[in-house]
Amino acid sequence: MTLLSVRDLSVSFTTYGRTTQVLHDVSLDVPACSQIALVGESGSGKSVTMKAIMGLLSTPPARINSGQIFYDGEDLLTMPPARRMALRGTAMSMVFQDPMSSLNPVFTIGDQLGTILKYADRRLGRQRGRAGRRARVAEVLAQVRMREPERVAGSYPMQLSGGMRQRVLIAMALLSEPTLLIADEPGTALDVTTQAQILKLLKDLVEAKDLALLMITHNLGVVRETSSYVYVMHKGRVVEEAPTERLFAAPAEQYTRDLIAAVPRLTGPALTAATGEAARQGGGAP
Ligand SMILES: Nc1ncnc2c1ncn2[C@@H]1O[C@H](COP(=O)(O)OP(=O)(O)OP(=O)(O)O)[C@@H](O)[C@H]1O
Repeated sequence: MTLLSVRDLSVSFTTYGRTTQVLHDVSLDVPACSQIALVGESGSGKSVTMKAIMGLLSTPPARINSGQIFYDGEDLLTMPPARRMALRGTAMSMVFQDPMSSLNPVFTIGDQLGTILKYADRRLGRQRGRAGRRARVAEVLAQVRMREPERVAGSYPMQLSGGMRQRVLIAMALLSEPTLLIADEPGTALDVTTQAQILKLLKDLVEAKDLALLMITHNLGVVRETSSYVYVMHKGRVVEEAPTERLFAAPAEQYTRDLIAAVPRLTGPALTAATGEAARQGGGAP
């Protein structure tokens, strides 16, 4: 079953009277319980696609010119706004990449997660008291492998390491028991070892909970670690799509070959193997 289906999505931006089309007939499918990646260099249109899916595009300056975005068979673009609001942050949830701009420095982690849970419960028409929320917050913090969930809940963001803050953002996305997670380059701000741990945690959680994952990244190394099927974006279009193994083994497009050659060789044995051929041909990173 296809959980999320983007069909022929076209988006333009109008600024200072000039209109630029930034998405051209983008289509992609995320089946239930699948791990899908959307990869492309900066400016290729990944964030605009993600924002369109999540209903976070400011219109204006953006305009969705055509297309549909089906979630569980319902078009998000034409459903009543209240219904769409109810899905966002509940059934469809985002893992953000930048903990410092997603967490408020003056509230504890427990307060912030508790408040998010309260609103998610309200949107879902679910009753849960303060003690129930506390227990659920501790439960998700334990799920993201925090050793002392109660202590973490009582901490302020600045008291946690970068890796722990990123795990808090994963916990935040899991609070409302979503079926689809959209992850925007999680761990990009971290060192490679910590980022690898975060990606492993995310993959383990997605598999254990049978969630669907749409991973948005510029890094094909991340794609290889997290996804079984990949869409490659370039200049606002999907230029290639394939199962991940096949994409690495036989990329059809020159743009994809360039992306593979650009994967940093220092990020692990799997990646070294993936880029070995490119490196031998002089295309690897120095
Ligand atoms: N608010 C905006 N106003 C005008 N143009 C925009 C706006 N947001 C994005 N764009 C344009 O849309 C195109 C796609 O941008 P987008 O942010 O989706 O790229 P991206 O692949 O996500 O890149 P990055 O990895 O850097 O976030 C770019 O050409 C960008 O300049």
